[in-house]
Amino acid sequence: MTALLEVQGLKSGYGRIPILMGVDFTLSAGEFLGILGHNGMGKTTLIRTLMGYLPATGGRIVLDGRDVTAAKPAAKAAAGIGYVPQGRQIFPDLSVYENLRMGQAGKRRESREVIDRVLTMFPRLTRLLDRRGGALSGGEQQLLALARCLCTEPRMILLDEPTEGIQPNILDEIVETLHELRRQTGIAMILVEQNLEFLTALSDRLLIIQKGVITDEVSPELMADPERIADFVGMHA
Ligand SMILES: Nc1ncnc2c1ncn2[C@@H]1O[C@H](COP(=O)(O)OP(=O)(O)OP(=O)(O)O)[C@@H](O)[C@H]1O
Repeated sequence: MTALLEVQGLKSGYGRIPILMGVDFTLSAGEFLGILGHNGMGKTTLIRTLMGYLPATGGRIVLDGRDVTAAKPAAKAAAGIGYVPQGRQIFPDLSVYENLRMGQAGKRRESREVIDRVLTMFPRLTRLLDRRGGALSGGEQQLLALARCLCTEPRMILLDEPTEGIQPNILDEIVETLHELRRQTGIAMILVEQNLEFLTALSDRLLIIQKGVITDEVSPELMADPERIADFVGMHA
């Protein structure tokens, strides 16, 4: 597989407080890469730095051979990086359909076809198109945030803690939807999480982040055995 995204020695932080201390990894085209870490280990900081909401203070982000380290979020989105933020950030007073239209807001012309095509993968949302975003359950909001991101027509997606505050039954549906998305589109994805089961269900590869650096890559044999990964990284699902 060819490298879609290369991250080399990436550093960032808040003011003078360094958080990412030099993160290195590669994402291949079509790959689902899981990044596992406890609270406060720098997962959201990594995603926000990759997307350009936080400036990198060192290192490089290379997309398809092009250095995009200093690109602003809108330029990253235009280059094909999709972002599903932690906490979803859907528009509570807009309907589900209007939220999806926001995913097309950066395009020159809005395309109903794109929204319709995305919706074929989200039967639950299709039944709720007129419902206010704020009236959806946490899991439905997560599906909406993912669908809205797909309406930007990304080549890869940054997914920040999608399982946070979500009921187990709809979590299974989110896992299924992501599997289906991969089958249908071959999109690449970086999933940052503290939910080990979710990550092992979806990831081709699993990296461990601790205190702002990638400390380990979990071998494929270990990936099949969540209990052993939990022992390995000192955390339990
Ligand atoms: N705006 C901020 N200003 C200063 N420090 C921050 C800010 N946001 C996060 N931090 C600190 O940066 C560190 C990494 O936070 P980050 O949100 O990236 O962690 P995380 O792994 O995503 O954890 P969580 O699961 O809690 O979101 C933490 O020590 C956190 O307190």
